[in-house]
Amino acid sequence: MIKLQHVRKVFADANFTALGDVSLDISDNEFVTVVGPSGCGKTTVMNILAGLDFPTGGQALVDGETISGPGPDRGVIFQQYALFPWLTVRKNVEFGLRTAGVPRAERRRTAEHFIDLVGLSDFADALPRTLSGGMKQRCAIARAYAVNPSILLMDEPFGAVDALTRVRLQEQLLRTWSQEKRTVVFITHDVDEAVFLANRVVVMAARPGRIVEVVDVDLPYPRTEEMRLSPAFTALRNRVWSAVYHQETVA
Ligand SMILES: Nc1ncnc2c1ncn2[C@@H]1O[C@H](COP(=O)(O)OP(=O)(O)OP(=O)(O)O)[C@@H](O)[C@H]1O
Repeated sequence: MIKLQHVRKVFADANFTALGDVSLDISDNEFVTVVGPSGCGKTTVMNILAGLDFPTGGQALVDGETISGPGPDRGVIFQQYALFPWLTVRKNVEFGLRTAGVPRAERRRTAEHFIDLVGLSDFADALPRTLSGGMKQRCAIARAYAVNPSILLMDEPFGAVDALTRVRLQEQLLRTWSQEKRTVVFITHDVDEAVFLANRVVVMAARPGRIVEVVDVDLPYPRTEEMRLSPAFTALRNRVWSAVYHQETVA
């Protein structure tokens, strides 16, 4: 379980309060998306969860322990693919297992499982430069999964791909998550994406960064394309959108 308790982040050099007072509990295997305007502190929250940055007030905990740095329990996937260009898909997915000292045969087996799960089996021996943006991001997801973290932290992972690929990646990610449940914290600018993926959508506002609304998405999984057109989905999207939009006009 992830627990943010009155988390505050002040960048002292800039005398800037990036996060005012953020409290949030995320249950195991929950899929939470975070939306909000640019500068509201989404990446700051992610960095704190990843252990790459630390709160200046309050506490960030995983399973009751204060986050003190990066750890194998948390896999991070960023917008930039961050694959090793000289390694094949298989070797990229195996990389974390190799550094963890997992024996070769087991490495192979695990990598194959996740490469298959993200639909890249036919490209296991391909180099990243020969893959499309969407395929690279699926490879990054397989690589994050392979080391078996209980939490996946995803910061705008589909921001750099075209709209159609993005929809496919969302479906692919949900398929993967349904088969291999993990706690997912997923940052996006895209309200549609936020609602389509999540159990809960967290809406943030800026100056200072804070949570203004948490919307429960009570639509069943698997989520389908038809669902995107349903009145229930539209109502949720409108609610999230107005929570994001109205703060902008007020500010
Ligand atoms: N190291 C830093 N020093 C000073 N200010 C910072 C630092 N890092 C971030 N900030 C500021 O904190 C605020 C929150 O930044 P953050 O990157 O978390 O926002 P965000 O919601 O992820 O934005 P975007 O959607 O544009 O990526 C911004 O106003 C940013 O300028």
